[in-house]
This record gives sequence, C-alpha cells and structure tokens, in this order.
Amino acid sequence: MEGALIARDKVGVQDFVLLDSHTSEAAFLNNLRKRYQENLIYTYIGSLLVSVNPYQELDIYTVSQMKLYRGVNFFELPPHLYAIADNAYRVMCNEYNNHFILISGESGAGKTEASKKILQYYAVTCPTTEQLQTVRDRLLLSNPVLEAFGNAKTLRNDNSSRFGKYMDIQFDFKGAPVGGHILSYLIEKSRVVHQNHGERNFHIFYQLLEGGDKDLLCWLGLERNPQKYTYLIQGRCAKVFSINDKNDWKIVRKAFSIIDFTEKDIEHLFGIVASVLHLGNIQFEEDSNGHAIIRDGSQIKWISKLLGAHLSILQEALTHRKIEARSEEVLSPLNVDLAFYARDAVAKAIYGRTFTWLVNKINGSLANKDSTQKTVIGLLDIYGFEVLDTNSFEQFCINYCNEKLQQLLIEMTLKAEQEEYELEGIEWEPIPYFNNKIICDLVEQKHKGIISILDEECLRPGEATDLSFLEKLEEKVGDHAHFVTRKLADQKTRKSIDWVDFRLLHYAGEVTYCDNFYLLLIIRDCFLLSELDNRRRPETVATQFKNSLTSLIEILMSKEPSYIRCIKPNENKEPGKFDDFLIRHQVKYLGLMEHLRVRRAGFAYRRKYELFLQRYKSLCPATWPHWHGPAAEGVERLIKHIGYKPEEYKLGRTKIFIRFPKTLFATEDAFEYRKHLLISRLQAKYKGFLGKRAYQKKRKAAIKLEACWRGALARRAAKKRTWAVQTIRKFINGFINRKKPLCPENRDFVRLSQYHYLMKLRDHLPKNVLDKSWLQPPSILEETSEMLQKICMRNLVRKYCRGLTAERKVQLQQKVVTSAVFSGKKEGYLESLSQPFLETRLRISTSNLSDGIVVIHVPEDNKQKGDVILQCEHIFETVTKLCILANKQSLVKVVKGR
Ligand SMILES: Nc1ncnc2c1ncn2[C@@H]1O[C@H](COP(=O)(O)OP(=O)(O)OP(=O)(O)O)[C@@H](O)[C@H]1O
Repeated sequence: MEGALIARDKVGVQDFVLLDSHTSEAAFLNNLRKRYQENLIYTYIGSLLVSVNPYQELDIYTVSQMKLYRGVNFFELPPHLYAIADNAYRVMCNEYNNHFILISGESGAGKTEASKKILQYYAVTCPTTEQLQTVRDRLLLSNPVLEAFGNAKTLRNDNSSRFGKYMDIQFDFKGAPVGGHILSYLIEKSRVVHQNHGERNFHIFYQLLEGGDKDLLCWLGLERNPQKYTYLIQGRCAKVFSINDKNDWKIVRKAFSIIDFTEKDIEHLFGIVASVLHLGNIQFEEDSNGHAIIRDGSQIKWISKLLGAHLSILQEALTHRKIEARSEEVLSPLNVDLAFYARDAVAKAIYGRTFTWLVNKINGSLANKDSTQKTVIGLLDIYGFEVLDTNSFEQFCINYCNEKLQQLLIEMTLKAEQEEYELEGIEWEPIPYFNNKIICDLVEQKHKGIISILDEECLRPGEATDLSFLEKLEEKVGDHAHFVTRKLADQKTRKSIDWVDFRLLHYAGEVTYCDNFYLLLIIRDCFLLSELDNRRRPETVATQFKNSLTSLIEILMSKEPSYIRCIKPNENKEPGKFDDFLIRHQVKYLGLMEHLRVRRAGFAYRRKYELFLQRYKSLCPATWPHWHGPAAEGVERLIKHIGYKPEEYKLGRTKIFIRFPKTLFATEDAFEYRKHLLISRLQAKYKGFLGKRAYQKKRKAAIKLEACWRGALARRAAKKRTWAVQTIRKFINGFINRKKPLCPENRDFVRLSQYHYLMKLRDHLPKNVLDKSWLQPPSILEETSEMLQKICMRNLVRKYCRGLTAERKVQLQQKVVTSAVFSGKKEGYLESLSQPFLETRLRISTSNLSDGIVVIHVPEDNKQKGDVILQCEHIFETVTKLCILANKQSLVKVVKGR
C-alpha cells in the first residue's frame, strides 16, 4: 500500500482516508476518476472497499492473483476484492469468529459479480479434500440456479438479481468450506406478471422454452415460441443478444443434478413454472350478471394437471373471493378486472413460494450434517438505495433495508474505531455524524412506525384505500422531521408531491413514494393450507420484510463486518466511461462521504510500530540500518528526528496514529528522497559485492583447476615411473634369462635385442661381394644371422653378376679356366690375378699361301716380342681347333704374302 503512495499524483490515493480534503466530494470523485481511468477499479476507505464496475474483463481475477493475495497483510497489496475476502478469512481462522461481507450498490454496479468472485476465491484458495469437492461444487453451482429463477434482464442490467441474497459459507476448524446456507429477500414477484418495456421476465421461463427438449415441453403443454405467452412478452424483448438461454439451460440442468435435485423435484418445479405461463394466458369474460368467467378452459386444464389441483377449485379461486363473515365463509364472485388481478396475484404468489422452496432445497443440499462447530463468512448481496421516477412499495422496502444497513455500518465503524482507540489507550474524541436511527424508527417503530400503520390499515375491517392509509400516516407521523406529504409540505415543495404520495427524507436523500401501496398488501402469502387454517391475523408483506430484516441485522451484528460498495460508472454499460453526475449520486446514496468523514474524524493513518519503523527507519541515523530496542521507542526517536509536531500524531500501545495525510505524505516524500541515496549506495555496494563474488568464484575455480591439473600430472608421472620400473625390471629379468628359450621372462628383452640387432644390421650390411664383415649377432639370433648373411651375400653376388659386362664376363670365365689350370700349381699365379686378360694380347696369323706356318702373336706392353711361329702339317685343323678353343674366329688373321 505505502509503495503506491509514490504514484499518487498519477493514479490517486489507494485509500480515501489519505485524501487531504476528505470532506470535498469533488476531491473524492477526482480520485475515483483518476484511478478508474487507469483501470484501477478498487479503492479503500479504511477497510471498506469501493468498487467501480469496469464493464470489461480485467486481468485481475486470475488464479495467480488469488495466490498473490492469499495470506498477505491487507495493506501490503493494491486494493482488491481478494484482499477483503482474504482478510475476513484469515481473521476468522485466527480468532475463530464469524464474519460477513456486505456488498451493496445500485442495479448493475457489480454486486453479484463481486460475490461470485469472492466465492471463487474461497473455492480456489481454501484447503479442501476430495470429500469436500462436492460442497465446493454445490456452493458454486447454487448460483446459476438462483440466477435462473431470481435474475432477469432489466434496462439497467441484463442479468439483474431481483432478490436480495445472504449466503453463509461455513468453514471447519481447518478453514475448509464444509457447507452453506442461503437467505433470500424480497424476490420481485411483480415481474412474473408485468415487465417494463425492454425488460424480461425471470430467465428460467425463456431458458425452459429455448432449451427444454420436445418431450418435456409437450408434457408441460408448452410451445417453444415465447411470443405465445402473455407473461413473457410485455417488455417486447423475449430474445436478447447478450443472453444465451439455451446454454444457460444446460448449465442449470447440470447444476440441478450436482445440488441433489431428484428427477421428481425437477419435474414438479417445471410443472409449476409451466403452470405460471398457462395462468398468464387465461382470459376472462363477463357473464350475464357481470361476473367474470374463464373464456377458454384449456389453460386451466393444464394448470390443474401440472399442479395436481382440482379443476373446479382452481376455477373458483380465480373468479371468486372468499369473505369471512363472523364464523361463516361466503364466496363472492369477482368482476373481470378483479379476476385478472386475482390471476396475477396467484401467479406471483406461486412463483414466490416456488422461489422460497428452491432456496430451501438448495439449503438442504448445502447443509453440513456433522455437529462440530463451524465458523462462517456471510456474503450479503443486496440492492442499494433506489430512487426511481415512480417509487412503489418495493423501493420503500429496499430503501428501508439500506437505511438499516447504513445504521449498521456507521455503528460498527464507530464501534470499531472506538474499540481500537480504547485498545491502544488513546483518548476517544467524539465524532459528529448523522445517526439515521430516527429514520429507521419512523419506518419500523411498533405501533408508531409506517409499517405498523400499514398493517393496521390493511387488516382492519372495512374499506381501506391508499388515501385512508395516507391520512393515518399524517395523523400518526405527520410531525416527524423526515416525513412529508403534500398537505404537510411547505409552499415550495408542495407541488412536487401528489395527493396520495408521501416523501421520506432518507439519509441518502429524499424519496417520494407513490402508487398503490394498499393493493400491494393484499398480496399476502396465504397459500399454505396451514396458514389458511390459522385464524391469527396474517402478516403483511411489509411486516414479513421488517421481521426478516431485523433477523438479518441480528445475524450481521453478531459477526465481524467487511464492506464492499459497488458503483455503476455509466448507464450504457460502457467501459472507461466515468459519468460524474451518476457517480456523484451513488457516492451520496452509498453514504461514502459520511463513512469517510467518520473514518477520518480521528486519524487518517495508523500502523503497527514494527511496520512503520521498518518502512521509515532509514530517515533517522539512530534507527538505520537496525534498531535494536522496542519498536515503539524506535518510532518515537524516528518521529522526533523527522520533526513531527505533537498535534500531528499520537502513540498508542502498538500503533502510531497520524492525524493528517499531509504528515504522512511529507514522510513518504522524505523517504523517497532518502531511498534514491540509499539505492545508489546500495547499487555501488551491490556491484562491488557482485564483482567480489565473481572474483571469488573464479579464484575458487582456478584453485580447483590447478589442484586437478597437478593431481593429473602427478598421477601421470607416477604412472610413468611405475611403468619405467616395471620395464627396467622386466629387461633385467630378460637379460638374466636371455639365454633361455623364449619364455615370458625374456620375451620382451629378446624381442627388443632382436629388433635392435636387426636395426643395427640394416645400417651395417656388407657393401660388396668382397666385404666379408658381418655384425656379431646375439646368441639367440645366430642361426637367423647366418641365414641373413647368406641371403645378403647371395643378393650381393646376384647384383654383382647383373652388373658385369659381356666382355668382363668373358674375362672372368677365362680367369676361372686359368684358376683351374694354374691355381696352386704355378708360381706367379696369384700376381696374375689382378692383371686383366687383354683381347688384343693373343692373335693368330697365317699367310694365304700354301705353307704350313702359323704365327701366334702375344704382344707385351706394346712391344712386338715373343711371337710364336709354328709349322705344322695340319694347319687348317690346328688353327680351327684353336679358334674353337678360344671361341673366337676373329682371332685368326690371314695375311697376304709371306
Ligand atoms: N468486476 C467486474 N469485471 C468485469 N465486469 C463486471 C464486473 N462487475 C460487473 N461487471 C459487469 O457488469 C454487469 C452487472 O454486474 P452485476 O450483475 O454484478 O450487477 P449487480 O450490482 O449485481 O446488479 P443487480 O443489482 O441488478 O443484480 C455484469 O454482468 C458484468 O458484465
């Protein structure tokens, strides 16, 4: 709540007691308007809630909103219905006492919606069990049934409740809703037979015709078309765009089954509803004696069938009047006008009775049978003060009811204020206010009040008329300051009052009552046989109403009150439109200014020391940031520091009381300024704190990482060491056992030595066939080494051989032969090895002559010496064989001549 004080310039104050000029109606309206234009439809006057109908769906009734308000201190959140509902509920649970929430306002102001929303709030937020779900459903579903039978479209509201409703919700000791009870007040029976232009009869008639199935309508003798029924078409708007009768019918039918109506009950109920429609279609005509007779017997037959009444009795009841003369009863025939009147009276009474029966039936289904003690929260949804162009008996009752409720409100508010002052040890300062008891007395006082006079007039023998009644009033209450008739009025006001009217000066304004008051009194509830047999003077409607109101007030007086005042913002059901004139009227009729005056007469604001100190402690160095002593002393220090003047406040036992809103606002402004300073300081601190926290976090993370990394490294080194030790050990073992055949102990070592040997061998292979070097193998590889050596040598030889030229090959072959011939046999052989055999060294020549001479040339170092000359007989054979031996024909040269 205090939080919103900041926004007061834009959206006004959330509590009217904080208005500086609390007596100014203009300031009141201004605040209401500001808030309404921001869609803030709720405002407090202390703990009373003022609600302005938004005529649009606002997003403030969600389940999360309900949860938000659950269990929260009343002033901590913006004003709301839920805050009122929750406050009543919490106090009930804590103190185990009973409560009521009075919702009032004029037609269309939003009373029924408010009471439904409160019921939903309890249904959602109260603890419940599966067993109690049925109770919850019944509590919720009693609404559509009551609305079907008790609501109607009027010019002011398409779903106007035409009765007053008080509903008790019973809670067990755990705070779970376990039952309920409904009281209804003054159902508008006249609507059954007459509706103004643009209005309808009760919804149920249209729902039945629109939604009821064919068989049902056939059984009831009804046609679907509402135009066929006189009672349904007087307002000329049987069909309404905003109402879905078919759908509503389904809801009502479903509700019936949940709230425990048997099929028989439902059958009877609709039998009665249908018979009212048939009754309305009955027409009368005059017989030869001028007496009324029924024109067409078909409707009365249907009524007789549906109500189970004898046809002749019904006919008689509609066309005759019973007159009691001493101990005898005489039947007197009615004329046509009176017969119509009697017909309508019967229809109204039947409907009224049925409504009462319905409420009782619902009560039966809501009743909680276990006898443990319950606490209750009552919801009273009742018509507000009404001033119409023509005000009849109904307005009289409604306004009387409002007078009583206003008295209750003022008394209880004053009482609550007084009690609080007393509790807090603050001296009570009498508050001047208008006590409307004087008007209540005017209406209800025994023998002297208007209702008593009405009763007397109605029940006395002889002819009574409106005029005779008025004369009686003038005689008995003519000198009352709040009663005026044309005769009693001064010159100026006389003209505005008719001869048969009277005017009452209500707390909310003047209302002139007219119309046939007396005729209304004939409509006594006298249909029960028991009542007919009862010879006591029957009660008039007015007395019945007075009595029921008295018991209602008694019920309310025994409970803790909460109030919701509903305001209708415009006549067109338009969202956002704030009609100043209309609202000013309602503010007056609802007694809001008076209530505000009473509430503000003492102190505008009061708060527990703890809460006050908690909010404003930053304004005083002694209390900031912490005050360690008692809160009351802290507040005292605080206000001394701020500089409150003695007349501005009082200190109670647990609360501080501030007299003027301006004192509070100045404190609030100082707090606002201080808050800015604190916020920047806090921001800096907070930023520092965030930085530090981030640094700490990073540091911690780094330390952790480091530790992890070090651990990982150490583990890795240890692993490596272990591995090294194992490897070394393995190789020592291997070395020791290297001579053994391959076994697990030496396998790795041997493999490694083999590997190393082979690798080394690769780099030290013999380079040519003459290179006989060979790497010494380990013993285990000796065999392999030998094989490898051979392979290697073979490869070298092969390579060498492949590299030889043909010439060299021949030479070598020759050397091989030389070796075979001379090796080891002749000296100088070895020296000859390195000297290559030359092609040119050995030649044979012979002449072309026929001689037997052959010369073998063996040149040496280019010196022609050493030729061998041979002479033989077989020169051809010898030379040929030499050629073959040398495998060389070119060896022989045949020279010419010698
Ligand atoms: N809180 C709300 N939010 C939205 N619409 C609302 C609210 N309250 C009332 N209305 C609208 O106003 C219409 C009239 O409200 P409601 O029937 O509660 O008035 P009432 O005061 O009970 O009138 P009556 O005395 O004729 O029964 C509702 O049908 C609904 O359209």
